[in-house]
Amino acid sequence: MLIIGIAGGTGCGKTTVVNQLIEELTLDHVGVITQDSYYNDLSHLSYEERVQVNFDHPKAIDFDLLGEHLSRLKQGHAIEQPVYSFTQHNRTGETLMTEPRKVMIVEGILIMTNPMIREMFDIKIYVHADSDERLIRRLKRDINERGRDIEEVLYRYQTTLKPMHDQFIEPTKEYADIIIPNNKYNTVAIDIVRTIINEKIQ
Ligand SMILES: Nc1ncnc2c1ncn2[C@@H]1O[C@H](COP(=O)(O)OP(=O)(O)O)[C@@H](O)[C@H]1O
Ligand SMILES: O=c1ccn([C@@H]2O[C@H](COP(=O)(O)O)[C@@H](O)[C@H]2O)c(=O)[nH]1
Repeated sequence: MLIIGIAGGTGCGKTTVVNQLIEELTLDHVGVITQDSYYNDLSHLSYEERVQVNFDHPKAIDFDLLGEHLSRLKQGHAIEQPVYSFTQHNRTGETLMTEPRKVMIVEGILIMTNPMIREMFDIKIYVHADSDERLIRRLKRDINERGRDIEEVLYRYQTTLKPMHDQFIEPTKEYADIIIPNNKYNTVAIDIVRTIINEKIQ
């Protein structure tokens, strides 16, 4: 099994890159794990308390469960990936059965901050977009898709997103084997990574 980690700041385009990569591939060969599924279970907190959580700090992620799931997939077992709700800021209680594939893609802002998880990646990719571009994309996406308003996004950006990005996420760029510049859609980079994946699954 080839495990590809795709990191980068919020709004850089990780999900979009993953969708572009798998677009022309058979899903029998490629599987996707998203870090969002591994936000800590916050069922013990009220909604008002969950809103206050810093979701951009490595401590927000259940890396033990993510590591256990990746190990099980590597051993050829299926896993139950928790389903996460961004509107509720919590796991939904549902799970998504995820079968092992020849290529597993793991994407998320913080996945390369954890040494144990980082070690499990055969290829590490960092998607880069400038911070103003990421903020604009995040504003549009969170308002349109995640039930937020402009005040919420800007407040979170100033208080947690930017400081956490600078402290934890941007420094993981140094671990990357490949950096994809993504201020604009980058079809050349997508083709290159897809070629690597295709070689593995032939
Ligand atoms: N290269 C790009 N140019 C313009 N918009 C983009 C680009 N990549 C992604 N987007 C848009 O930006 C938003 C955030 O992208 P997404 O893939 O969800 O980022 P991430 O998963 O890194 O947070 C989405 O609305 C997406 O359509
Ligand atoms: O309950 C939550 C959990 C996370 N977030 C924000 O999501 C982004 C990470 O997702 P991307 O798709 O990579 O943007 C992170 O910056 C968290 O702030 C949230 O708003 N609520």
